[in-house]
Amino acid sequence: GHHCWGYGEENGPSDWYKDYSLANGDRQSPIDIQSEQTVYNSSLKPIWVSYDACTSLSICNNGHSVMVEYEDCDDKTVIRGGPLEFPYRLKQFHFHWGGKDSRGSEHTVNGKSYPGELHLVHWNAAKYKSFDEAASAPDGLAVLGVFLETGEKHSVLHRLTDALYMVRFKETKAQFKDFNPSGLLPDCLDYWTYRGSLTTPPLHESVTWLMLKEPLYLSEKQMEKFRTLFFSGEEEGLRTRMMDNFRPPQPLKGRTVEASFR
Ligand SMILES: COc1ccc(C[C@H]2SC(=O)NC2=O)c(OC)c1
Ligand SMILES: [Zn+2]
Repeated sequence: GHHCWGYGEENGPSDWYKDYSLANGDRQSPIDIQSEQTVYNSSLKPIWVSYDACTSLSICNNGHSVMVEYEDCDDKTVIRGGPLEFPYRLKQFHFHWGGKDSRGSEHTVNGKSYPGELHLVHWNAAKYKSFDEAASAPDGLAVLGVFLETGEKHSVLHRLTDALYMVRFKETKAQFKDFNPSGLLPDCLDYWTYRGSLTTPPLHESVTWLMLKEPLYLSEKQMEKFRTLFFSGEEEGLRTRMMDNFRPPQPLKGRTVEASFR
């Protein structure tokens, strides 16, 4: 629509409240996870990821992030367990990252930012007829978040970082088949969970967050490839590099963050 929210000086996170009143809501995301304040909940189940029959469709630059979209017409690609009462269907995954490694993640841990953050977005198809309907329902979405940390090259992620040249500009899309995102998950699925929101407009308070404690490690060269993308379209004169596409932590407002681990 005519909304032009973004991450710049004039349209960034501190301006979003003007068009999206939920920006100052009671369950906004991301948050700073203060590990000493989290509550270990022994009745939290393990996260169960069933992505083996997934059908990835395309990779696209939507002007805010780079996203891989999945076929979500049945329950072949779901996440279960954790605090979730239903299976949630994988819809897409995307990333947030910084202009340098000292920033980039949306969630922080004890005030520490990571160079980036992966979001695997799922919706409650057991209860809602469409993703759009689920996206504004209090138990509509579940986002599995994984911090990005620089280190060794990530071989599964390499197929994605090698495809980024095809989607450098806003509104570009390319075929991206047979990509199983379980290859992006760390071995340890210990997580923190809390009730939150979309981290971009419209900021719906519809997300059960599952943040993994263990990061995904990728090389500096792979990080740099994310920074070759553009927020702007190919036809636009001013080419603004896609980086720092993260919302800073929001007030906890009395929420409890639960931990699946001691
Ligand atoms: C209208 O529905 C929407 C709109 C935006 C996003 C993407 C946001 S939400 C997140 O966690 N990160 C992001 O960049 C979304 O994803 C569930 C769903
Ligand atoms: Zn996100």
